[in-house]
Amino acid sequence: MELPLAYINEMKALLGEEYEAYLVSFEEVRLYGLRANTLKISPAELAEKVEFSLSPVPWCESGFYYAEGERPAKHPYYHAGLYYLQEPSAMTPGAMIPIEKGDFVLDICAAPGGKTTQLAARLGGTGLLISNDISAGRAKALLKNVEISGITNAIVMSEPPKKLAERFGGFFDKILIDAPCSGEGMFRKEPDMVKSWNEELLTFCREQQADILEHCASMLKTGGMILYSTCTFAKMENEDSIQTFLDNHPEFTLVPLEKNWGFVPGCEPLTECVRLYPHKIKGEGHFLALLQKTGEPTPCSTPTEASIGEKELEPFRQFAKETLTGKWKGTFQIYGDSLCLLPEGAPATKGLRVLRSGWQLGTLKKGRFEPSQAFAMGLKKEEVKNVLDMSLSDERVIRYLKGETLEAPEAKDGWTLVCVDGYPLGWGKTQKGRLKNKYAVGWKWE
Ligand SMILES: C[S@@+](CC[C@H](N)C(=O)[O-])C[C@H]1O[C@@H](n2cnc3c(N)ncnc32)[C@H](O)[C@@H]1O
Repeated sequence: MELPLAYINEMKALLGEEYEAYLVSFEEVRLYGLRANTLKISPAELAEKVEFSLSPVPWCESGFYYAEGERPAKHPYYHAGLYYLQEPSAMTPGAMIPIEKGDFVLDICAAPGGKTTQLAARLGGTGLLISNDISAGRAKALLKNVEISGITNAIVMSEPPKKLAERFGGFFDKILIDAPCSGEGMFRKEPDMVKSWNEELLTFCREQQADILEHCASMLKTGGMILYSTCTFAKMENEDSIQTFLDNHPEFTLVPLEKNWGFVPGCEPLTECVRLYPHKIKGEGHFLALLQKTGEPTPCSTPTEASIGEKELEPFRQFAKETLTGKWKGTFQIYGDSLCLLPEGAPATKGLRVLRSGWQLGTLKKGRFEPSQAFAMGLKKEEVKNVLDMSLSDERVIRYLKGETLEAPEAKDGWTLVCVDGYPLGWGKTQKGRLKNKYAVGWKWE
């Protein structure tokens, strides 16, 4: 691979004698990773259940390496949201940001959702996650990953940081900034990225990073933390971005990050940060900094969303009576024809570009409720009365994922939750032993 001269000089200055070892790492095999979705399955259970061999990623409890040649995305468990494919170094920001149950978390550069799905798993259904990306197109991919993972406490939106800061002053306990960057750490994995590298790109990214950091500062509660990460080596986008931010914000301090597993300290004097290099670890390049806000409490005046009344909920109540077990309560809201169940403390979002608020249960049309794919993915098998639970070896599993009608003599008439080994895949509607397929059109197995 031909590297630009300015880049070579930058890396030599950073690495000194280690530069040769870094170059040699380009010859090594590419590494592949996946992360168990602990909202649905434990890492140990997943490793036992899948037929491909997994070995643990040392810095992420739910992370595994899998071998080249395996195709984990072509597996019913992938469609059941049991794991997310993620490069092993990219698991560090989501693993190292201190998340407490009940936290209000912002993932401001979230698409396509690698870290968002990890943050949601760590919240374990508690608190609130706002997953945002400035690109409306990329936010659509983010929404699919949120839904397939069965995340019920996220709001997916697409807004610039300035707009968010106007609405969410002092609102968040934790913010993840997985910043847009020049991507130098991905050159080994994606050699094409070398072609778009130039020094102007670094300057452009640095400006974006400064803007995002600045707006995030005001959205954080006092005592709250920002995890800033990039997948680049450029000091300008890493320690220099953080130093400028600290110079402008004396209320922030750096919190030291763990330096195990071959991770190295950030460039002097910001040694609290960590750098990941491909010649030091089994993964690609990354940079992480953890910042904490100190000082006077930050006022928050973000209004919360109100619930709709029981009258409007009647069609859903009828569906729940016929189809679901348990009691369904909380803050319900209707957006367009979508009925959503919101996480506690969800903010009012009128005027913001929101793709999804909380758990989309289904649509309300002409007084009828129709359950959604996202509803199925967030349910547990026990929460539904009528279930068609197929084993992985049942040939009907793939046929269901392809959108076919199934023979289902074991299912009762009515709405049916279709599962593989007890994990929901989607809905069907059974009549006299035949299951009409309601799997989401855009999600079909190809
Ligand atoms: C490194 S990628 C994020 C990857 C993502 N966190 C994941 O783990 O899947 C950076 C993202 O930032 C988004 N972005 C770029 N500028 C932004 C801005 N000013 N505000 C919010 N998002 C931005 C890009 O569209 C891109 O999706």
